[in-house]
Amino acid sequence: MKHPENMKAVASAGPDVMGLIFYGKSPRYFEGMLPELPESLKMAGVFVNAEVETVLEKATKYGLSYLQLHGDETPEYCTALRSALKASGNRAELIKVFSVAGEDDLSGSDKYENCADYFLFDTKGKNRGGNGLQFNWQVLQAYKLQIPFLLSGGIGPEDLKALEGFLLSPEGRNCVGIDVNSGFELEPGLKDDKRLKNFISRIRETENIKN
Ligand SMILES: O=C(O)c1ccccc1NCC(=O)[C@H](O)[C@H](O)COP(=O)(O)O
Repeated sequence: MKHPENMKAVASAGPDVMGLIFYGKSPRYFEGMLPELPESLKMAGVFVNAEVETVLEKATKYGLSYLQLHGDETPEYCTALRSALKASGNRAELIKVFSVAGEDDLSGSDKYENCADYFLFDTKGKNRGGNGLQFNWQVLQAYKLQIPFLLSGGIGPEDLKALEGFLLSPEGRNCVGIDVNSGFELEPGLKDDKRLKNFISRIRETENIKN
């Protein structure tokens, strides 16, 4: 999210988490002030190979609950970030992203088991994120770890039925969130709140069946 008025409109659509991108090369790069948002709404910050100090500074400034690491951050980096967060009394959780084209791209995830709270599986593409492309979700049959994950990459309103199937399938067992982006945009950084509202309520129905 980028524009304060759009953030307020999207907040009314009822997402659990809203994302801010702190990567200078993204057309969705966020800087400035947040508008007043519901207290229940959590904020995620998206970073690409940022310095630990930068991540800490943004986490504090924007009250981030989740730090989404969308670059080549190593397990050592994640451990160092966690230590720095702990030392400063910050309870933000880490989401480590994996760019997926095939099964092989999941193979390094076990190295992050002790230093990430969640994984996010996005589609490998020419940009770090926001490529608007889907990977074959069946690949996640090969994911055997216990770390809960978010599904991402080119998800749009037309994917509801496929998502319902995925969430109820064995490979969707550990999926705790759907991350959407360009599939719901009118332009980069400007989301269509009406489409999001319908999407979110349908996904919540599936979640109720699942639980
Ligand atoms: O969206 C961006 O511009 C972006 C740039 C660099 C790193 C991450 C970025 N987005 C983070 C996300 O979590 C997106 O939601 C994810 O990549 C999926 O995007 P899309 O394929 O457009 O649905």
